[in-house]
Amino acid sequence: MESFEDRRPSSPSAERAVPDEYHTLLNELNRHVHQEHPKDIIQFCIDFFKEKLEKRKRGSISGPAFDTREASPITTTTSDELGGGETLNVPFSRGRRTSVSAESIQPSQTPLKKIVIPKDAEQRKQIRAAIQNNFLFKNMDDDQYNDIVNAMAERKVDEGQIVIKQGGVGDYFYIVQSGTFDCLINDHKVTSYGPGGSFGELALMYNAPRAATIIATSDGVLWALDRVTFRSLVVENTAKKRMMYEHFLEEVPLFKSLNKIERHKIADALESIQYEDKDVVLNQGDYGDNFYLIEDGEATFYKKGKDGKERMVNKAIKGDYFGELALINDRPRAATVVANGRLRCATLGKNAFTRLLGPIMDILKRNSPEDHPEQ
Ligand SMILES: Nc1ncnc2c1ncn2[C@@H]1O[C@@H]2COP(=O)(O)O[C@H]2[C@H]1O
Repeated sequence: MESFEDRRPSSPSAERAVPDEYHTLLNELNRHVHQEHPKDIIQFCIDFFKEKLEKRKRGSISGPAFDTREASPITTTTSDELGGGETLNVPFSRGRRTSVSAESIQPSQTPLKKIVIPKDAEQRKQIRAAIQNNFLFKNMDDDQYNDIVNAMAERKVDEGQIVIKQGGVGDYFYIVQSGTFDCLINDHKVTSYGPGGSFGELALMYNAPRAATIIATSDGVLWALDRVTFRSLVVENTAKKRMMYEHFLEEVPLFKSLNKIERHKIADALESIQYEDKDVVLNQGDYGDNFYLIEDGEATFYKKGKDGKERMVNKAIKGDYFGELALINDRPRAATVVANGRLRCATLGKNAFTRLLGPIMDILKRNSPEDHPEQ
């Protein structure tokens, strides 16, 4: 079935001469060069392409990327994607991707051509409420929030309609206003969304093909944010976090097997929480939604014995993690975790946890539940 993202007229054949994968790779490389400022640029480029090649050999990326474009040609304008006839002033045009820089220049160096789609006060309030709870938009200032609210375009969807097709090209990030949506990977449902939920960020953030299919399971309304606005604001926001967490994540033993890009993805999704001495981070018996990494400080673990008394069973320090086993096994927290002095943790919610930590799930599972303070 056709998805929103397929609804574009054919691109001129001349534009197909160079595989899209070429532009995508250069975009990604350019972004990393800007972010990481490598000293030896040639070595950096070699490493980048080597890693791509290895990943392809291991089968973790398909090649060439964006094959589905052949089946779903791209237009010189993305406005069709939004249906409903909105004339969007979207400066990004995938079909005319003649310039690598169009998408990959650091947001702060490229003045954002602002998109303003009129909305009433109620609609603005609803969008704001939805994005405020989303980790991608955390810590933005008011102007940035306004830019996002202004640029959101309303999309009405019918039950059964495919919003995003796995493997396809992504031009929009979506927030659910109303209705329900299923998320499928290789035809298996992995999660679902209702009002306030959001999806479609991965392809935009990492210049990757759509990682999953999203299908409407009822009639509904979505808010769609175009790629350029998303990247200008969200990518700039997350770049700060990457810098903040980059060094720390390199030192965390659990993440040693991940490459830089995978660590970036984790950094993007982390949120810092500060606890004061004796604050309870999580309680034995609770059903938890978060995984925790200690950024600074110390945590103490207590378990209730048969006599009902709590006993200290372990301690954790900077670089240690906890809270993962309850997420893997869907079991209640098996210990209470308390801050021992001031404690700062970086947390990852359940969805991000399974989506991003898939590659190291085995390592997590291997770590014995018996020995682990939380189980
Ligand atoms: N387990 C998952 N793996 C990949 N994508 C997921 C998963 N769960 C939810 N999604 C969402 O599905 C979206 C499909 O489009 P994107 O890849 O742009 O972004 C993806 C995520 O927002």
